[in-house]
Order: sequence, then C-alpha cells, then structure tokens
Amino acid sequence: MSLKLGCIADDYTGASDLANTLTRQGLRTIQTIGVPEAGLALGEVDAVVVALKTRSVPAADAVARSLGALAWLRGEGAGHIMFKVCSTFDSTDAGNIGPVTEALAAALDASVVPVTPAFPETGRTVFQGHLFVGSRPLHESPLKDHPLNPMRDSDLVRVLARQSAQAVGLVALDCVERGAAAITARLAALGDIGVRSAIVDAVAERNLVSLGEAAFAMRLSTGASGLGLGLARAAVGAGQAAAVPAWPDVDGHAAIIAGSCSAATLEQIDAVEGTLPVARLDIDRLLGDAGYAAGMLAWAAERLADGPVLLGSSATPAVVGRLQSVHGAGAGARIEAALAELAAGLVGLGVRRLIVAGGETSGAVIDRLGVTAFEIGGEIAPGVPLLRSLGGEMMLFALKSGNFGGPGFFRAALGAMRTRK
Ligand SMILES: Nc1ncnc2c1ncn2[C@@H]1O[C@H](COP(=O)(O)OP(=O)(O)O)[C@@H](O)[C@H]1O
Ligand SMILES: O=C(O)[C@@H](O)C(=O)COP(=O)(O)O
Repeated sequence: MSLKLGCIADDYTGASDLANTLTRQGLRTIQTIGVPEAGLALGEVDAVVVALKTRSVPAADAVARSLGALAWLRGEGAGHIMFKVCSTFDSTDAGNIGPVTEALAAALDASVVPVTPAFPETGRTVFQGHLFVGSRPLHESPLKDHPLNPMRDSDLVRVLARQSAQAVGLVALDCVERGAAAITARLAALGDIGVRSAIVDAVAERNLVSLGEAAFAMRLSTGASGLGLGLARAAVGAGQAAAVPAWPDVDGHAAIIAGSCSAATLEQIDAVEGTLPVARLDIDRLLGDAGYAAGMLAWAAERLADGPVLLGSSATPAVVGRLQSVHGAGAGARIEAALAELAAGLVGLGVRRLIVAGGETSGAVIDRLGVTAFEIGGEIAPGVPLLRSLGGEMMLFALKSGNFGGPGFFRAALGAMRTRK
C-alpha cells in the first residue's frame, strides 16, 4: 500500500505531536523510532512518522539520517514528504532545519519548499515571517532560555537564511488569506527568482488548510503540527471522523521522568508536588556520584506500589546556567543519559506506564528502552497523545514536548493511562 504522507520528525515528542494531529484528522498513522527494521508489518496505514533525534546533532549527521528516512519512506511509496520541526523553530545558526530541508529538496528535486512552524492551537503563529508564542515574539518567550537551542531571533526568514545555502523568501499573510492557488503562484514566482525555501505566514487554522492544499501537491514541506493538519485535510478531505482506539488496560506501575526545563514543565511539576512523591534530582550528584542513581531508584521502589512517582532534573534558567558552566556544554546530553538509565531502572521495577517531559529527554529514554514503534491513542493535551508501544512488552507512554500542556498535564496523563492514585 502506498503512503499518502511520509514524515520525518527531528525529535520524538515532535513526532508524536504530528502523529496525533494526523490521527485526529482521520489518517491512520504509525510512529516509528528511526527507520524501521526490515519486516516491520505496517498494516493498513496512511501515514508514517519516522522519529529521529536530529534536532541538536551536527548538521551533517542530521542530513544523513534524514536522507536515510527519506529513502525508506519513498520505498513505501510516500506521495508527499513532510519534515517535522519544532513549532518554536528550535535550531541554531548551524542548522538543522535549513540543511535538512535543502538536502531533502535536492533528493526529491523539489522546487521551492514551503516552511511554517505555525500551530495556532498551541499559540504559535507566524506573521510577516515573525514567530509568536502566545502574545510574545519568540525572542521574548521562555524559548530564549532553552538549554540547548536558545531562540533569540523571531524573524524566521533571517533565522532560516543563516542556516541555508540557498535563498529564503516569504509568503506573507495577505497572500495566504487569498487561498491555495495564490500560495502556489507566490511559491512559483519565488522559485523563478532563485528562492529555494519560503517561510509561510499562518495565524489561523484556515491558513494552514490553504497551505496544506498547496503543499500537498508539491513534493516536500517543512513545518510543525499545524502544517500536518493542513496536509492531512488535503489528503483525506474535511470532516473525517478521528478514530480513537479503545485499548485494554495495561497493568504495572506509573512514573514520570522530567528532563525539560521549559516554563510549562516547571509549572506542571509544581502542580503535582504534594499530591505524589516528587524527587528533584541533585544534578551535581547525578553526574558525579556513581551511587546516586541507585539511591533514587531505591527511593522510587519504596513508593511505586502506592502510586506514581516523579523524578526530574528540570530547573530554572539560572540553575541551568550554573550547571552548564560547571559541567560544560555536554551537560544536557549527560543528564539525558542519566535520566534514560533511571527510566530503564523504573521499568525494571515494574513501571509500564511512563510519562516523559522533554523532547531530547524522550529521545534518550525511548532509545534506552528499545521501543521501535508506537500506535497513537487519545489526545491528552494539544500536541500530546497517549502512545502504546508496538512489539516487545506493551507499555503506555506520553511523550510531552517541554512547552506543551497546562498546569494539570501530569494528572491528565495519569488519568488517561488509568492510574488509580
Ligand atoms: N538541570 C539541568 N541543567 C542543565 N540542563 C538540563 C537540566 N535538566 C535537563 N537538562 C537538559 O536540557 C535539555 C532539555 O531539552 P528537552 O528534553 O528537549 O526539553 P524541551 O522539550 O523542554 O525542549 C536536555 O538536554 C536535558 O538533559
Ligand atoms: O512542534 C512542537 O512544538 C513540538 O512537537 C516539538 O517538537 C517540541 O519539541 P520539544 O519541546 O523539544 O519537546
């Protein structure tokens, strides 16, 4: 069976966010972790989201892995390829959104690539090429303090140009409001003057539906879940019922691992403190004391039979800054690895329902646990679905983008996983 849509996501929470959007629009969607091993039975699916952990790796690695995913998706007959990036455009001047978009475009012989991180449902809108998070421009939002990709420029044409070899243009809102044909014409005109990728404004779902119609007729597009909504609408047509599977209960303990330092996650941790056991990890000891993690697992083991526990490295920008100056630029990757070991320890203690906060953190945890693919369940919060692992022992997951979800997210996720306490 040919795929209507083949997607390459630059992190695992982003992949589940997109898979959630496609599923809600009626596309039967599977999320795989990396390029699947030969022999994975895809079943009857319309879309596959290949999750990579390429947002913060060197650009050459991100390009090579993305091209590997592209080759596999083309082998499955994918009609349109979407490169899923963060709705806050998380990246550095060295990449990886520009280099990967250009490499995919070259491989597909695509003309101009439309690019938009707009996702109005979660407050991300793009106007005159400038990205807003809620009412604030990106560079004034909490993303300015991200531990790995601090976002200090809201002008996405400028941001993308700095990481692209070829010219970047803009499809402004006045054109987008005129609909799909106008967008197509503007992209063609930009292509004629040598532009190879273009930021597309979008402030409302209707803009994304128009863009999706224009983009679906092309070979490649780059964006966040809002673009996925538009593409899915073009693929299935409006009004398709979202299929939410009814899954049998999964036995086993429940736990939360938090590695995101985003403002939303910090608030979510505060919200459950006092209602369930919360361990705010001592990062100096986590990175420097070989016995510390075993001690934290013993702490969890004493409590899991009574209900969910949370272990988190999450900290405020001031604390993150101090830890980075003490432990160096590799602190984030080392913390991710330590959290992944803790997650494996928790699974060893019988945890089968696991919530992970943070995109890079989720990548490290899911890789460590060896999960290879997910089915998509009900939506817990915009951009965050319930996931069920495919193959191996069945577990339920929620991989939460650091910035997503309201203060009550963890309770909502535990409820969706049917935990009793
Ligand atoms: N206390 C801390 N100090 C410094 N870095 C941290 C701390 N806790 C977590 N990190 C790192 O910050 C990064 C958070 O990124 P990520 O997990 O993608 O979260 P988000 O979804 O909020 O972007 C990870 O590399 C993580 O290991
Ligand atoms: O598009 C989004 O905002 C998310 O899907 C996403 O990619 C978030 O990344 P993390 O904040 O690193 O989880």
